[in-house]
Amino acid sequence: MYFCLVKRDILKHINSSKDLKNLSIPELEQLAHELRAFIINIVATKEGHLGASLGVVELTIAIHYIFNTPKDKLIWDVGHQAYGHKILTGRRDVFDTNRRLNGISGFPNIFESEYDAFGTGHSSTSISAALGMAMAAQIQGDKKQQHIAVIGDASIASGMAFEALNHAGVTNANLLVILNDNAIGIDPSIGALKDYLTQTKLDHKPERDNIFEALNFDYSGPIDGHDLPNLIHELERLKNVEGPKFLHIVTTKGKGLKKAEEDQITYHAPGKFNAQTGDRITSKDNITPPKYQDVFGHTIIELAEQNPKIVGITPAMPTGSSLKYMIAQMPDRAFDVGIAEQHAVTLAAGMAKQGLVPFCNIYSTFLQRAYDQVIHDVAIQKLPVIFCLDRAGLVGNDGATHHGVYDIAFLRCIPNIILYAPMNEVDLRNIMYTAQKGLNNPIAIRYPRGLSENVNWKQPFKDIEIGKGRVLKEGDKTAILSIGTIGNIVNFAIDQLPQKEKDNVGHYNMQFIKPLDQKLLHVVFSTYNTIITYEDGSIHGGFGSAILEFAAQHDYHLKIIIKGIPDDFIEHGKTQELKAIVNIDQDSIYDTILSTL
Ligand SMILES: Cc1ncc(C[n+]2csc(CCOP(=O)(O)OP(=O)(O)O)c2C)c(N)n1
Ligand SMILES: CC(=O)[C@@H](O)[C@H](O)COP(=O)(O)O
Ligand SMILES: [Mg+2]
Repeated sequence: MYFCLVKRDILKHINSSKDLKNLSIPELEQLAHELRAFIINIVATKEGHLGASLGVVELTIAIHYIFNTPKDKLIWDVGHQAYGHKILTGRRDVFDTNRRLNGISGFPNIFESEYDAFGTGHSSTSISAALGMAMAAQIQGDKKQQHIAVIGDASIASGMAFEALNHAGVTNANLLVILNDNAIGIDPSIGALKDYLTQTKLDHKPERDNIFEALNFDYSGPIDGHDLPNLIHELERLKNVEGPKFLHIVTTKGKGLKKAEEDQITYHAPGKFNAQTGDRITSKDNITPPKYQDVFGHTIIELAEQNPKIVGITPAMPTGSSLKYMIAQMPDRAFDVGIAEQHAVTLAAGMAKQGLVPFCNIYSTFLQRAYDQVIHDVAIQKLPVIFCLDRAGLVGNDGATHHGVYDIAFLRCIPNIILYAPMNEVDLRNIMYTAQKGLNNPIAIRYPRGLSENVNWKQPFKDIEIGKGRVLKEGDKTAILSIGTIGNIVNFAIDQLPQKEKDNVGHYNMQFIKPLDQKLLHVVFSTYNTIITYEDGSIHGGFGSAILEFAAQHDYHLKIIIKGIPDDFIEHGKTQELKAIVNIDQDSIYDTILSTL
C-alpha cells in the first residue's frame, strides 16, 4: 500500500518547471510523495504504463529543478516513464485524458508541449536525438544549452544506443546520459551488459574497466535514484562538467506501490487497479476466446514438441508475444534477445541457413527497425524464417508510434517473401503448422492485438495452400476482398444488409497479400461491377494497392474502392474508436457496401 504523508498540497501549485525552483529539499520530497500518489490514482482508473513512471519520480523532479527546461533539452527514452514529467510541466489537469481519444499522448510529443523536446515511443533513440541537439547547439553557437537523455537499462543495450554512445564519446558535445537502471525492461533485462551493470552495482567499483569511461564519458554512479538530495547534488555538479557525461542511477520499477514493486512485469501496464491496495481489477467474463498472442505462444510449443528444428526468438517481448511459455518450457530453444530487432532478424536468418526453423516474433511496429535485415539477410538469400508479426493493425491507446499499419506496404514489395494474414485463430495455427513443415521462402504472418474470434481454438492442424484465397460468399454486384481479421467485421456488416442487397454482395478472404490468388481475382473481376478492398493497414502501398496493380496489369476497368488506414498518423484512443474514425468499423463498412448497391 502507498502511504502518502501529505503535509501541504504542493503539486497543485506546480504548473511549469519554474515553480519548482523555489522549493526547499523537504518540499521537493513532499512533492515526490504527491506526484507518486497522483500518478497512482489516475492510472488506477484510466490505465496506462505505471511502473516506469513511479520509478523516476525523484529523477523527474531533480532534473526539472536543476536544469532550465524547456530551454535545456530533456529526452525520455521510450517515453513510457514520462508521466511525472507531463504532470509537472503543465499537463496535471488534463492528465486524466492520458492515452484517450483527443486526450494527451502516453508518450512525449513535440506537438503537445515545448517541454517534450523530442517524440519517443520506440526505444533507444534518446542518446542520438540528444546528441544531435547538442551538436546543433554547438554549430549554432549556444554554449549554455544542456541536453539530457534518460534511458533505461533494457533500452541502452540496444544497437542504436550503442551507436550513439560510440559517436558521442568522440565529440565534446554538451550531453548528459542518465542511465535509469532498474534491472528490468518489460520483462527482466538480459545480456552481458546487464551482468556488467549488476556487477557495477554490487562492487560499486568494478575491477573491470568502466565501459562508459572507456567510451570517453565522464562517468559517475551508481547512485540511489530515489535519494532526492543526492540526485540534486550530483546533477548540479554535472551541469558544470563539459563534454559527454554519464550518470548511472539505480531505481526500483513501480516504487511506492507495493504490488507494483513485487510484480514488476504485470505492473508495467497493469490495466485498472485499486489505488489503495494495488489489486488489479480484472473482468469476471465467463469464457472468452484466447488472445492471438496466446494462440501463437501455445501453438509454437505444440509444434516444437513434434519438430526439434523449431526455435523461437523475441526481441524483449516474451510476455507481450507469449513466447514466455516456450522460454519457460524449452529454454534451450526459445530466446529473448533484448531490445534488438535487427539482431533478432539476422539471428533467425543465421539459424535458418543452418537448417533450423526459426519463428521470429516481432510486433509489427518494431519490425520497422529491422527492415534492412529482412531484405538483406533473409529475403535475398530466400531463407525460410517464419516472422510472426503481432500487434498488426491499429493497437489503440499507444497511438501513432505503435500502430502496426505499415508492414503490408513495406513487406509486400520485397521479392521472395510470403505475406499472410489469418482471419481467426484457427488460421493462425494452421499457417504456423504449414510454415514449419518447410517452405522455401520466408513468410510473414500478421495478426492483431487482443482477443481472437472463437473459444474453440484448438482444432486439429490442417495445411493451408500457399497463395490461395477463400470464397466466403458469392454475389453478383459488389465484391469485397478482405485480408485478415477485418474480414470478420465485413461478415457482420454483410449480415446486417437487407436480404435483397445481401444477395448482391460477394465476400472473399484473400488470405495472402503475397502471392495473390490471381485465379480467384480473375473470377472476381469478371463477375462484379464494383470491388471494395478492406485491410487494417496503410492504404498507400497496401493490399488494396496490390489489387489496383492487378487490375492495371490485366486491363480491368471496374470501380475499385480501397479502404484502410489513410495517409495520416492515427492518434491514440480505443481501437474501436479509431476504426470508426478511419471508416473500417462495422457501421462504416455497412454504409460503404450499401452505397455501391
Ligand atoms: C524498438 C522497441 N522495441 C520494443 C519496445 C517495447 N518496450 C517498451 S518499454 C520496453 C522496456 C524498456 O525497458 P527500460 O529501458 O529498462 O525502461 P524501464 O521500463 O525499465 O523504465 C520495451 C521492450 C519499444 N518501445 N521499442
Ligand atoms: C511502451 C511500449 O512500447 C510497450 O509497453 C507497449 O505499450 C506494449 O504494448 P502491448 O500492451 O500491446 O504489449
Ligand atoms: Mg529498466
